[in-house]
Amino acid sequence: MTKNLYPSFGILLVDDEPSFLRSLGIALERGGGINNVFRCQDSRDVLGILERERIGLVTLDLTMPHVSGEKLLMRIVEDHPDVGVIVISGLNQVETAVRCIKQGAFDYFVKTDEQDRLIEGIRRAIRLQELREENQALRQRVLSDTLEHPEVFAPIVTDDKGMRALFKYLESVASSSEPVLICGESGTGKELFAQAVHTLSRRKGPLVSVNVAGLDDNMFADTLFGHQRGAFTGAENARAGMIEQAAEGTLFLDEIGDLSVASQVKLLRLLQEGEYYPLGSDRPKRLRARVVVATHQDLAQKQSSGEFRKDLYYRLRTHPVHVPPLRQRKRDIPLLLEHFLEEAAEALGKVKPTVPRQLPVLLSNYDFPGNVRELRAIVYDAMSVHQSRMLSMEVFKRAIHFNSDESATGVIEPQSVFVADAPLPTLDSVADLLVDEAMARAEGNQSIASRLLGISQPALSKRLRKRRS
Ligand SMILES: Nc1ncnc2c1ncn2[C@@H]1O[C@H](COP(=O)(O)OP(=O)(O)OP(=O)(O)O)[C@@H](O)[C@H]1O
Repeated sequence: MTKNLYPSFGILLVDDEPSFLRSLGIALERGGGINNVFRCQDSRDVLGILERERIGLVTLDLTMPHVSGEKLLMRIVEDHPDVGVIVISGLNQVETAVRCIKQGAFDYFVKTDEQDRLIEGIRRAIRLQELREENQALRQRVLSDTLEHPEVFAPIVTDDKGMRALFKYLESVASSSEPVLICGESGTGKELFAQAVHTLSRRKGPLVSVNVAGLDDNMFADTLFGHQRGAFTGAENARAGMIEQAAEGTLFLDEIGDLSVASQVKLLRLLQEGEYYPLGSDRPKRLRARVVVATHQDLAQKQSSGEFRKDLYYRLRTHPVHVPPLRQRKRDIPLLLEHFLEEAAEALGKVKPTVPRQLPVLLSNYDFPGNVRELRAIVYDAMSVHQSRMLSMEVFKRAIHFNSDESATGVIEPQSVFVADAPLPTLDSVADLLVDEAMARAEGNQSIASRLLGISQPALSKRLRKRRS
């Protein structure tokens, strides 16, 4: 089986003592899951390794035969400014430490320091290095304006600039091990984004999805962490949790805004410590999955009102993605309409019908409170009843009418559009303005414009005639 390497770049351990190299390597793997490690005993080989391998971080001994650590530090800082250096020396001298940091070392540890502190320091440096790489990739991508893996986003039909910017952002954070938070109204395609994040990460394990809404705290812990045999009444066999099932892959927690406060604490601990305990067990297991979460709720608002923990919120939103509602990317409506018509025709074994010219206009004037999911459902409904060559507009009109009534979307809250103290316009001039706007939005289609105005088509037609005469 191929080993999943963490972090995505190599860490080069340089020390002339083989026993120290060995024990540090083991401690990094056991204590931090850090296994993308190279070891070097001969200081003369270091620069060559840096040329050949993709190294992101070096731990450097100072007192070594051939080339001293301080000399190497200088060369690395000069020739490989993107590689971080941590000095791990036998010398407990403040002046040396200060000198190394001034020369560009990220941190300085004494070999006698507690191992946990050392590993924590290396973890910190990895995180910083990951952020540095993400920033570079992001900058490059923004400059180039092209996607590296457009095939990953093929299931997300869109022609919207904002959506493409999100794709580019996701490509640049693909190799990060930090969580991704996907927000957006219901039906905007958050699950498709989670799938794309997983595919981009090239992780070998699966994408495991858990809808956490409605899970009480015990269920949450049992679902995620699993349990030992006999952990509670009825636990006749041990069961692996979803975290384990998602090992080397992605754990997708949907509806995270609905997580109970007690479960929020558990999730925070999991993310902070990278470890968890299956119920009934006192042996910790390592989190080996990347965590992606999604919600249709306003998490920022929930954390400021105290319903969602601040610390967890900030931990989760390391890589935030906000998927815009369909009404803010109306250019996608005709594309999605075509896409779902093709999909539905194939699923129902029918021939894809011709679309009436006015249908995209009708749909573009609707708010779609249920977003893409709603459009998909309307298209499938229309295709189920469809018989002739031309698609009928009736199902669409009925659905839009019904949904508008149900959700009251599109009903504008009364608010004043008039300037105080300024003379009021006449009723007729305001009506003319409204009619012009509706006709423009409906691209000249009187049937659609009359729906927008809430009057009958003959009434609109009469008004237009009157104006012309
Ligand atoms: N841009 C898109 N292109 C193609 N299909 C899409 C797109 N966006 C959404 N869909 C489809 O719309 C439906 C709803 O999408 P999805 O389940 O990802 O929404 P969601 O944001 O996760 O919703 P919820 O918050 O309710 O879980 C799915 O069938 C999905 O395949």
